[in-house]
Amino acid sequence: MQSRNFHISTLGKNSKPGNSCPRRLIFQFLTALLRSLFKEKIKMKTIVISGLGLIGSSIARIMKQADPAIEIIGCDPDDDSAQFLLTQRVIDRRLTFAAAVPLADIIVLAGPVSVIIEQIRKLAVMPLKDNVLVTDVGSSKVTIMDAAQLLIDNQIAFLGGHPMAGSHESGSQSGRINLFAGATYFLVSGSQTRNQLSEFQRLMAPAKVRWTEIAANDHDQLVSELSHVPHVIATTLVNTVAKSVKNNQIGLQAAAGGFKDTTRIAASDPTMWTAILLSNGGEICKELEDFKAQLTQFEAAIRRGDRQEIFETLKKAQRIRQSLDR
Ligand SMILES: NC(=O)C1=CN([C@@H]2O[C@H](COP(=O)(O)OP(=O)(O)OC[C@H]3O[C@@H](n4cnc5c(N)ncnc54)[C@H](O)[C@@H]3O)[C@@H](O)[C@H]2O)C=CC1
Ligand SMILES: O=C(O)C(=O)Cc1ccc(O)cc1
Repeated sequence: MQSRNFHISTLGKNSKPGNSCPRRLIFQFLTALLRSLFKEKIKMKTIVISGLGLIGSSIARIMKQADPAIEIIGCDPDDDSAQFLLTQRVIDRRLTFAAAVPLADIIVLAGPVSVIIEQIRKLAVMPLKDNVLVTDVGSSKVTIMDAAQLLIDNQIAFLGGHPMAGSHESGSQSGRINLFAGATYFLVSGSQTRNQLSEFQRLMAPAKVRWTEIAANDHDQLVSELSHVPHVIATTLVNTVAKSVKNNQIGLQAAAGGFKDTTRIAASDPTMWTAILLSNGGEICKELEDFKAQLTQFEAAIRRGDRQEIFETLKKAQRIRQSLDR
């Protein structure tokens, strides 16, 4: 496995290190002055969120808390999800995607990865505000950033995003304001301006995330290891065990916490996960090769009764896993 470097940054285009030189301070002062003079023009007001499930509805809640004056327009083919958020006053209006996006200052694409890609392609040929920022929350980034090149080529600002938190639950009723608290929120730089980025981060401030800049390919390799392969393994474990205990009268119902903890994510939405696995297949299959090799090695140690190797394998994992909770 290769080592990779990640860093936290403000990511704004044209941002340079070193803020202390007098020319820069004068520039910042003039920018602040202009912003306050033309506040009404600069301030972003309408947020369109496409996909009002767990993630989209959490973002709506977060942004409403950050700035109750913004208007949030929600788009989702699912009537129940949208109606619930309207009733709770988390979103102000529900419109179709085509009717909503021309009104937006920020568009958050929060459907399954395949829908995000489809909607990016649509946005490239739709009438949008000049200063609109398009961002997404998809669990893989390379295919999305590739599609977003269409927007960038058409001078539409795009910023890739991925909150590294969530749950096996889905739908707007499961969303919450603290869903991402303390978690990493990956940002993949596209063509966003510094102002667009800071406005997005201002609206996301109540989420209390750790903003982390990353390149799309590094992201997809890392999340294949941390999220996508664990999902494949949890799913396979559930299906394998269910088949093995099929003829046992007590069966799965006897499972203790260990089985449940290891496989919780297998209860996630299959539509969302099909789109994720298809969008990052190359990295996932590479990582699975590695996993299978280690599994075979562990199996061989058990088969030959190699107490030392079994103990060392368990001890190593125990040390690493315990350090995650510290
Ligand atoms: N579930 C999780 O823990 C996390 C998910 N993600 C990503 O966030 C995105 C959304 O996932 P969830 O909110 O968990 O899924 P979800 O299943 O809760 O919500 C997805 C929503 O998208 C809607 N949708 C489907 N087609 C649409 C269309 N054409 N236009 C508008 N909306 C449409 C669905 O009706 C549903 O309400 C996915 O891309 C996923 O990869 C990212 C981080 C964590
Ligand atoms: O349920 C959990 O614990 C998760 O890990 C949820 C999750 C699902 C998809 C992502 O891209 C990120 C996080």
